[in-house]
Amino acid sequence: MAQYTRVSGSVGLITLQSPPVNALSAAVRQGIVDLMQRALSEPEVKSVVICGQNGIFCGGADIKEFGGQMSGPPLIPMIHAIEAASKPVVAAIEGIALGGGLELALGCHYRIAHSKARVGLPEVTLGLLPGAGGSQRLPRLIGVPAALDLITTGRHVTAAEALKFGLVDQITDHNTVNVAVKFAQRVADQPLDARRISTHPCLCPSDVAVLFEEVMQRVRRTARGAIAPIACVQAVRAAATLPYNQGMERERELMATLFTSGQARALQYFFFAQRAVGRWSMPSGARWDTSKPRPVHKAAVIGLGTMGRGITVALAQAGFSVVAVETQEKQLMEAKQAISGMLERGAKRRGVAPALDKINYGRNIQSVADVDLVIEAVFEDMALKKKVFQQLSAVCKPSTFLCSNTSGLDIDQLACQTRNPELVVGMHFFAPAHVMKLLEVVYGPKSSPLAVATAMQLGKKIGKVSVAVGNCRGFVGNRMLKPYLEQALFLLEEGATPEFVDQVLEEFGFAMGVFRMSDLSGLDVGWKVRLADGLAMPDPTMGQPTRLRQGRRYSPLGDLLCEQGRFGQKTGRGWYQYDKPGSQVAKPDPWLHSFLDEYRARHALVAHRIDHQEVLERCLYSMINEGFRILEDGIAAGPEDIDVIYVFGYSWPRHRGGPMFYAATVGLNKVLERLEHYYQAHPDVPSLQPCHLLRKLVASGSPPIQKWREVIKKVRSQL
Ligand SMILES: CCCCCCCCCCCCC[C@H](O)CC(=O)SCCNC(=O)CCNC(=O)[C@H](O)C(C)(C)COP(=O)(O)OP(=O)(O)OC[C@H]1O[C@@H](n2cnc3c(N)ncnc32)[C@H](O)[C@@H]1OP(=O)(O)O
Repeated sequence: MAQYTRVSGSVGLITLQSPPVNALSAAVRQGIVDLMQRALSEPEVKSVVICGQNGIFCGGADIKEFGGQMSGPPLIPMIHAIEAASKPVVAAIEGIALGGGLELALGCHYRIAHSKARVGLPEVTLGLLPGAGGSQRLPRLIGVPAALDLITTGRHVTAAEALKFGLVDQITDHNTVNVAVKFAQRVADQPLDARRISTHPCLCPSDVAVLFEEVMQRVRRTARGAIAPIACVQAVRAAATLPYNQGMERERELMATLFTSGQARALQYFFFAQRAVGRWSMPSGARWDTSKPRPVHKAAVIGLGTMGRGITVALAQAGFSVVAVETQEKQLMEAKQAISGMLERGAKRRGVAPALDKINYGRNIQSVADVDLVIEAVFEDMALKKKVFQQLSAVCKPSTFLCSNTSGLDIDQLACQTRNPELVVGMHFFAPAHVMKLLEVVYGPKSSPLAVATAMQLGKKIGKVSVAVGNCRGFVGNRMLKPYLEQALFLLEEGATPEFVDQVLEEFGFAMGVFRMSDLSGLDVGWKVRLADGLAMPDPTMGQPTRLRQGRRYSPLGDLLCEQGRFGQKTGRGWYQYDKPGSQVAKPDPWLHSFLDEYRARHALVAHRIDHQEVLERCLYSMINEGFRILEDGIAAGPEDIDVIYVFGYSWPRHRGGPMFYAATVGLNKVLERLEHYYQAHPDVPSLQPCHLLRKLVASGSPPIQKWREVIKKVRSQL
């Protein structure tokens, strides 16, 4: 909806009214069309101002409408009508003007922005392009290079940057609507021809063809299979090379392809999934809207290895006072230097002062006595962690939240070491912790809603996407990774190479295939866990059959590599070879290929031809199957939680929506049928056995992903 008021006698003020972000729903578009007609027909009105209510100009097209039948006046003719108006129209931009919101403003003759406003064309992040003339008007207004940057990245720019680009005409620190009204009065009699951006020529640098080629290459390299960034470049190229009307036609064609694509559906699902994870719930019934967090002013980090350092930086950068504790003198010195470096580099990038003074370093755990929340980040060893929790419980205020950065150990066992187990939760960061967006907040059976709410809020304050998950081995992310890694090893045993498996996964859209990723993270990390679990055998003569553990198929390939000191990038050898330890350029390793041949011969394994489909199906469907088990067990509240964890923590390609959304896209019956097929072929691999929830969903007619929670509820109530 939109409201009309006449101000200062001669200005028609149109206010968009559609909380929370004044998105351009059918009703809002109808309001704008009607009220523009009214303003143009009233003889007393000499100029028009368009603004949004509650200090927000407009968040763009209403994304919720994209899934259904579109009704109401279309956006493009509406914006053309504004541009063609005989009276000056001024956009008063407060808060945000994004996507269709900015396109609306570009149809206006003038743009006045508040100094705190942000503008941008983020359509590419939704699998679209600026399809209401934005791809044609923006390059005409600010030039091809700047427009390409904004449209292909979707980044938001500040009002100051927008002014520099010439994207807005004026910025103000005062009431933007008042300033715009005065401005509108001043320009009431000015000629409008030169203000209609669609009539401007698109000024191109002399080497524009080279620029397009370079940008297209960069976009193809980084898009990981996403089609929208490529279409965005094509649309801007149309602006640069075609007259406006033909450019608009090209924009429409490209938009039609994107609009109906699976990628746009996936990215729009993911947009809402990111927001849905904030509305967390626990099986006890505790929820985000009924659980109040407690403010945290001062936090502590225990253990300043790689993870502890990143967590300290994340907290300090967000303005928290941090006590950073490391008991080893040498480690502490190295950590201080590394943390200061990270803070300085981050501050330089963001143009702010480094938050060095936010951190107090210490070697003694006593120094955390007065903090509100502690994050333990010591080595991944249960005995060590238990000891730290006992100490913390003795030293800290009784109200202090005690959190562990464990990546998969039992939170409950840690809680049991403390006086107040209800204040214990997991805060599982991902490396590098000051960069990666994901935080798994893990509640154990004793964790209180207060502790979960506080950890979730802290995560938000330090810029993380936080997902609340239940306590089990590996939580959500690492639990699902296990069958994925396992299948990758089995594929090697059966004839594949690391290069082939990685190539298939990277073509699917992962930033890195499973073997390159293992080399990067270090093969020794998982090996130590397997040794502790009694799975990896330090001595092969100890009685267990090499390829079987507890009646299940087991691949010792990773253990064998570790026994040879091949830990990945850090040792210069792993699944690949590297020029030197620490190098990141993975090269196929003939030694590894011979090693695999010998291994197969030793175990009488006959290599067979493994194709693209088998790699994808076995790696991904076994992981997805575990995702369904996680939902069935109540470890994740819904598929969105899993998808957000996988996109932000495990580089799952966002344009495929996440593993659970991908399963829905493939078709649950197909996933089920293929799992049954592979389980029949490998009955000693339980992770391939389709789980109950998957069967139930298929039996319920494979409902859309938004309806899965209803089936999950039923399945859980029957357990
Ligand atoms: C047959 C083939 C035909 C093909 C031709 C079809 C042609 C169709 C013509 C279409 C023309 C296209 C026009 C245009 O180019 C397309 C667009 O404009 S796409 C939208 C672009 N805008 C965005 O991407 C902005 C998205 N929003 C945000 O980034 C953020 O929400 C924000 C605005 C920066 C605010 O952030 P926060 O303050 O943190 O708040 P939240 O993010 O939590 O949001 C609050 C609440 O609002 C909901 N919401 C936000 N934006 C939109 C939106 N644009 N539409 C609908 N809803 C929106 C958000 O979901 C939150 O609600 P909740 O999910 O929590 O209930």
